[in-house]
Amino acid sequence: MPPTPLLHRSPPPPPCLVASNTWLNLLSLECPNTCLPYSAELVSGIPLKSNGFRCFSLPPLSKPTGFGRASERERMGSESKDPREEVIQAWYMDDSDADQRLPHHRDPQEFVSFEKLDASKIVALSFSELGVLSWRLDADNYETDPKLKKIREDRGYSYMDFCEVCPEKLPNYEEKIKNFYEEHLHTDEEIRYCVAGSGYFDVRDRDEAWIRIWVKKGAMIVLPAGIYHRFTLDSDNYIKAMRLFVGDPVWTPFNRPHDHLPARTLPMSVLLSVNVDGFFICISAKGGGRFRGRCRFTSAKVDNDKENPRVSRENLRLEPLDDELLGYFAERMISKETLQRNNVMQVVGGKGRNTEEMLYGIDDTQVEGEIDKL
Ligand SMILES: CSCCC(=O)/C(O)=C/O
Ligand SMILES: [Fe+2]
Ligand code: NI
Repeated sequence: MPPTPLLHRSPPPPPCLVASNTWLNLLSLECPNTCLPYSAELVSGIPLKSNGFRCFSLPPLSKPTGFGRASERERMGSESKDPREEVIQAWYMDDSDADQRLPHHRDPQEFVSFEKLDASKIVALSFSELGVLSWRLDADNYETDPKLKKIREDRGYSYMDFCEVCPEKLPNYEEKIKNFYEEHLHTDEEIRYCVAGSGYFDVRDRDEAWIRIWVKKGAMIVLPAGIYHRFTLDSDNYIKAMRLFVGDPVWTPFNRPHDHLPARTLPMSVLLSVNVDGFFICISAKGGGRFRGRCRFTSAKVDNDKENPRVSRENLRLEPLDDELLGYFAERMISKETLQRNNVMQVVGGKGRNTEEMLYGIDDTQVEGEIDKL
């Protein structure tokens, strides 16, 4: 299908700026490294209003290494094995009704890379959308592990306890096992560190398929707030998991459907999307909508319709900027304090099939060109 013009006021759009509405709301922006003072409105179903485009020439970011499974590593040209591979594996599930504790591989097996799971780097070659973070830690020394300490400090995980899933240790074992396997979400991250045993965390992907994440001793995972998931023991029937939380823990599960919860809705956000090719465009968007396509180093104001939220945690994942991104902005004289004040966040997931990693801030920045403001 030919692209639909994004800008429909004069001056006319550059050939690089296009939007199409092939599937729901698709925004696709591509642009050379020029400065373009435009007003724009997207006419393809996203109520997107845009004022004052500015494009800047920026150098490309360095590419990350060490993603997930061998095929990804080969594609990335990296030789090193990801240490997580020994304790975390993820695959698409079959749809058989057999015992939930069985692996439920498809035939042929379809593994899921760490890249797809976490999307924690801004220059991943392909966009990943689940926002599931993972680490491999030293489970024999969790009390003194500096890596765990740093993760807890960086992410504010002040609370910690243990959940041992076996009939002897877990009160109301049968009922809990059943409840864990009901598809549900939480309004906060679910952070679990497997210090003994093993188990399966199943998460829904953007197309509603179940991805089974097998965690073994040493695996720590973070399921983002609002993601539909469930948990089951595997056939070894035992796990001891450290549970972490920011502040006082809330473990409430909201069984599906619970799509109206704020955890699945971003009421308003500023979007900054990073382009590996090195440019950014600033947009102010009103009305919400799913962002799809290649919005590279783009910023947008999204004023979501609260009755009918279309920007949700399901397709946008937020986390604080990592060191690589902080460095990126520092090189451009934008300090960490400025970024924090403007709630600039790193997106670790989303629905856009071709979307590069994005950054978001929330409830701020009404000016033309958020980077200008920063
Ligand atoms: C291994 S921790 C028990 C499972 C759990 O806490 C949970 O919330 C599953 O979704
Ligand atoms: Fe849960
Ligand atoms: Ni839970």
